[in-house]
Amino acid sequence: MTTLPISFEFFPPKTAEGVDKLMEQHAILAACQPEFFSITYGAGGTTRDLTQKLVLDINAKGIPAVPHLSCIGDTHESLQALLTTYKNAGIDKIVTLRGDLPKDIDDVANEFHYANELVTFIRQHHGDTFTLVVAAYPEVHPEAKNAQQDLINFKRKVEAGASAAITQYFYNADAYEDFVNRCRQQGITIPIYPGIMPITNHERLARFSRMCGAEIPRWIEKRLLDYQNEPASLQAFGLEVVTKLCQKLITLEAPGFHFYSLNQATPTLNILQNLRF
Ligand SMILES: NC(=O)C1=CN([C@@H]2O[C@H](COP(=O)(O)OP(=O)(O)OC[C@H]3O[C@@H](n4cnc5c(N)ncnc54)[C@H](O)[C@@H]3O)[C@@H](O)[C@H]2O)C=CC1
Ligand SMILES: Nc1nc(=O)c2c([nH]1)NC[C@@H]1CN(c3ccc(C(=O)N[C@@H](CCC(=O)O)C(=O)O)cc3)CN21
Repeated sequence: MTTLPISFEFFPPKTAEGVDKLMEQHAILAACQPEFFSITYGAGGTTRDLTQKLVLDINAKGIPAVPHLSCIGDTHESLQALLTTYKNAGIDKIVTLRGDLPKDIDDVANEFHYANELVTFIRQHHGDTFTLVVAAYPEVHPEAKNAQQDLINFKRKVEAGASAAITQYFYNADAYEDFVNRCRQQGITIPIYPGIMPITNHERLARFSRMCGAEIPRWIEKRLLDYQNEPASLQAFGLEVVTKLCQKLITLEAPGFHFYSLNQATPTLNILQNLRF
């Protein structure tokens, strides 16, 4: 029986049917009693209204909802308005991000450049109202100059007032172990929750992983390719891989797990069942 804290991430669906389906998945996952549900936010505020609506609706159902806030392409003013709405709704935690760079960077406001500036901004204007969660990169952020600079940039966010971190997903527990060790050597003491991406669809995972710089180990990639026409076998293999990853992370004393659910309850539930949550 495992009792570590867990959380689940959703993204704002593009259609009304997607929203209905999301609320069904929410009801299923709520039975696991996570610490919170987080809702992503498109850079430049592309999902602003729907993110806000989902946060307030999900929060009203009982288990806390935690908004993501990406600062790239947003103005101080629009972020202030959102923060005030969240504060008034009793939201007490925010995932504080830079956001993925929009393709047409010239078209967007550039009042913020990096996530540490957003952490500083929220602490300046809202003191300790919010617990601030930031992103961490065990396999190094794709735009970082090098691993050491990326760690220094992570430390900037912690020194600006971040309370906890969630990692980019990874399939190699050694990367997490090494990253946490290097953080501790730098005097970074905040909890670092591994972000867990269930494996259910090879193309989608491969495309997203290229974009965000997450490595799919060659042997996993090769096995997934074998199951191109056998989704059930692919999912069984993916479940086994991710279950074992989580088991290793428990032995590494991970403080809990954040699941990138991709708005689907079953793949995450299967992992939790295997882990006897
Ligand atoms: N759950 C989610 O939605 C997650 C989203 N992401 C996405 O990953 C992307 C990056 O976001 P963050 O990690 O918040 O960005 P960040 O601002 O912490 O880092 C982005 C890049 O800039 C560098 N950097 C950071 N601060 C710097 C500074 N002061 N001076 C010079 N370079 C600096 C970093 O090394 C890194 O390469 C975003 O697209 C975010 O939305 C990442 C993980 C999880
Ligand atoms: N750089 C980065 N940006 C993010 O937004 C992000 C991360 N990393 N890492 C953690 C999670 C994972 N996220 C993800 C990962 C995959 C899809 C995805 O597969 N999207 C589908 C479209 C989904 C749909 O609209 O139905 C795709 O095909 O890209 C979405 C969000 C969001 N998060």
